[in-house]
Amino acid sequence: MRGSLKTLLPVIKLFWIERGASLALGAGLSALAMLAGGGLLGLSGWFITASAFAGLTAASAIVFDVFVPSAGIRLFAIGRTAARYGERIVTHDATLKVLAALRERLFRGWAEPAAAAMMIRRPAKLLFRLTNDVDALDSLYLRVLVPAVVAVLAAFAVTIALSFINPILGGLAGLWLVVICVGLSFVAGRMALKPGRRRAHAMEALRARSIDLVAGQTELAMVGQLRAQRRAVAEADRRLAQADDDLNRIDSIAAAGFSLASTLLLTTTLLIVAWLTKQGTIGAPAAAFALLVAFAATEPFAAMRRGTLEFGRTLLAARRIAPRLKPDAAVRVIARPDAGYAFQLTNAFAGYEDDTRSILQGLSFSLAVGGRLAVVGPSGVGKSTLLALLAGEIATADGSAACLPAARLTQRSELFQDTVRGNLQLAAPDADDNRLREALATAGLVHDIEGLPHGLSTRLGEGGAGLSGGQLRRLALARLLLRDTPLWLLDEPTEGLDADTARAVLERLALAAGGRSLVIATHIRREAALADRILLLDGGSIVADTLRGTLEFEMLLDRLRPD
Ligand SMILES: Nc1ncnc2c1ncn2[C@@H]1O[C@H](COP(=O)(O)OP(=O)(O)OP(=O)(O)O)[C@@H](O)[C@H]1O
Repeated sequence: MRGSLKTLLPVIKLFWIERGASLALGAGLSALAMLAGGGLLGLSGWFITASAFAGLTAASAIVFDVFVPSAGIRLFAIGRTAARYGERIVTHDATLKVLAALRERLFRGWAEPAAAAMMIRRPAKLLFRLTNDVDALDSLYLRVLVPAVVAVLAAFAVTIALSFINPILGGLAGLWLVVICVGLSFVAGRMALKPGRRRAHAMEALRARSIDLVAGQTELAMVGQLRAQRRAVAEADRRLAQADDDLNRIDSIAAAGFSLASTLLLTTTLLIVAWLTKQGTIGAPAAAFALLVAFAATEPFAAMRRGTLEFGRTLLAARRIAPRLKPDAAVRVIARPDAGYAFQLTNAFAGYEDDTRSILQGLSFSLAVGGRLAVVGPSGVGKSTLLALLAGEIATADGSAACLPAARLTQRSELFQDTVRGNLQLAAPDADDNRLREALATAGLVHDIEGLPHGLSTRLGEGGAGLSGGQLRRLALARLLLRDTPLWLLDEPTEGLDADTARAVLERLALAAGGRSLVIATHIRREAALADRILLLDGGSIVADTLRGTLEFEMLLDRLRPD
């Protein structure tokens, strides 16, 4: 229980900071609607019974005051409708605004290089979580917090109302509501924790596997795994159905429990008020009032049912989202280097989540502003990892790294289902078509794009479908060229291009770079030849650092893949 509270606290805190007043007002209006509903039922019962008795004799009919109770009934009826209407507007508006703020905060966090790198590795899973978890949190306020506040207030109000009739009856009813109804909610909530979590995981697996099945159909068919993938989808579906069954069973048990608790409360109240009436302690109208108040008393507790059933899912969502709400969780912004340097590494160790020290092992190196560096070495040695470190996507596990703001062209740049223009403007939202054409020309793509029927307005499919692999690579390069950062990090920028195109692109790239610093990770001679310094990595360390004009520089170039 304490663990659950600890998990929920950061989320509740954010809710409070964002829309505390509206959320409190919503809960207040909800409580008012409940009180007015109970009052309406009780007073109507009293009034109908009292007027029936008053009508028995002419004398009592004349003196019976119909105006005050009927005004009260009207007040409760209008009050209940108004409070219910206001509550719906206020609570839903506040919830949607809180969730929008939460979404914005999370998306901003995920857009930072370090987080984005993590997102790119597991996009489907993380995106499901981001959207579904945020949605799941709306039940925290609407279905857990508000009903809980209203239910506790209802218990309090019933105790007071019935105490006017008989203090023991009031006390018993209040105690019954708190112990039995709160207890039932608690037990149902606990029982639903595991199936709720299982349902969320199964739903995630079902979606991810279905997407893999659709997106990877050809590959799965080629390797004969189509049937296995279908089985995996069916298995996730079975787990989802099983979790749904479990939740439905708990829901039915909870519904039966609430119904029983309500009937027992009503029966006990009936017996007590019947006895009190027989004793002459209370009249029939008061008995009717008490019965109807008891009848209305369990309704707010039953409203908690849905929230308690979804509590497992809500808790899981909060657990996954809460760490990203901490101010320090978001962003590792890489430090800035000393003046005159594009980057500085001092005994830098870095790697990925599972082993943060394993890839780069104690690199010490600095590049002066305007320097052009090629990083070479066997496949898998950590060239791209070095670029990721400089781009601030991963952090040093030991030592230090400082770098100027950088734009990075990765080996697999993402292109979007948008126009060519839209894809380019991601890097420079205000760039006009002339500037976009300039970047395309530098990347050697302007003729290809102008040859398309809609030019810059041509829409690309998913992942840039509609252009060849080499064209996509150059489009990604053109997008990088639009980034006005002092350092460009290029990972095999002309891989996949024919030698002539590649050479022309590199020439224009060198010109477009101007005074910028460049770091190029490569296996290809023509790309490394752009640099005035070559760094050879092996075993996670620098094994050679050579300057243009030296024999070692030429020897390193000669070891690379010819054009
Ligand atoms: N996102 C990642 N998560 C975990 N490990 C990774 C990740 N990216 C790379 N690695 C691992 O880090 C090591 C270095 O990879 P990196 O991509 O930096 O090598 P590289 O020198 O650029 O290789 P290549 O020349 O083939 O592009 C590899 O063993 C790889 O498996």
